[in-house]
Amino acid sequence: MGLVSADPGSPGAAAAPVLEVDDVHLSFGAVKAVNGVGFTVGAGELFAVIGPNGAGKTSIFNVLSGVYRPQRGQVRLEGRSLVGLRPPAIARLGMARTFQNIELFTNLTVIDNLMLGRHQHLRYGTLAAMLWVGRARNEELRHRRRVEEIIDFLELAQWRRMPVGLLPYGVQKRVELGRALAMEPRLLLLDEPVAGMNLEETEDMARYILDIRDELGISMIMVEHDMGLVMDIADRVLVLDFGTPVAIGTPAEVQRDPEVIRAYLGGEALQEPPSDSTGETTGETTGETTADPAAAGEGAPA
Ligand SMILES: Nc1ncnc2c1ncn2[C@@H]1O[C@H](COP(=O)(O)OP(=O)(O)OP(=O)(O)O)[C@@H](O)[C@H]1O
Repeated sequence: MGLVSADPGSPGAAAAPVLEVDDVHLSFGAVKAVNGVGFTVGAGELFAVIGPNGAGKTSIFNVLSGVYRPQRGQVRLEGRSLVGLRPPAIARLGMARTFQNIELFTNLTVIDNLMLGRHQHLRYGTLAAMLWVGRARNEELRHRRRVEEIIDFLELAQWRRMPVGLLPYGVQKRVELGRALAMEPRLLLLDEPVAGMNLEETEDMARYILDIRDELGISMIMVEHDMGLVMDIADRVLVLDFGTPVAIGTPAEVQRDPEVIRAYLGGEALQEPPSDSTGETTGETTGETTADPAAAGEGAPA
């Protein structure tokens, strides 16, 4: 499968991290949505962020993708600072994202939605297409080949020419994942990838996420409320409570962390992954979280 050139490596390997988040603070007035969060995501790692409603998970995604500019802290993608960059610039640097509520063009076909994901790789516009027909056509063909590879990878072939709005919900979520893959990201943010899915759709999505990690070697951060899924497939998990990091480690480590049990579950143990778990863990724990109550100022769109 030749979708991306990234070396899959081993999840959470000692190589330079793809993403470094350091002591990030984001407040909305008196609400500290993100309060001293720090973590790294390794090459080919599947990293999960969990926490109760309002814990700050979406706010973190919005900081990473440039929707909000943090009042304090640093975010680096492959060593390059992202703070202050607008979302399209961050996307061009290699961060793609799916959304809690599917954001697709429902009247367009699967192919056309995926082609839109190729937009940032297009070098020739309409005028160029008229002036340099040959080159522009070659480029179009190259992008279509990429899109067809993704359609095969995500097993979307039977729906490829159908308007996305007519497709079952689980398939639409897969198309959105495909559009993010079409951007050839270095880091993929998955915002509740199985929200609203039935069991079969959830299992399918879990398999595609693992394939993206294992076959394409793309690093991912997943925010997800489905604890069974997180504990089954994530390499490491960051647990947030009221914007503050509570624990970070492998699923097994966070499940037995007394702070997590207290803060996140009010005393109940987290769900154990099934014994035939398909996920692998890194066996690595980091103590990267920081805490600083001194967040100041308003959270503002970047
Ligand atoms: N644009 C905003 N303006 C004001 N407050 C906000 C804004 N965005 C988030 N918040 C607040 O920040 C806190 C964290 O919210 P966030 O949506 O990041 O949590 P979450 O963990 O994603 O929650 P959920 O699981 O319900 O999606 C909440 O108290 C929320 O009300």
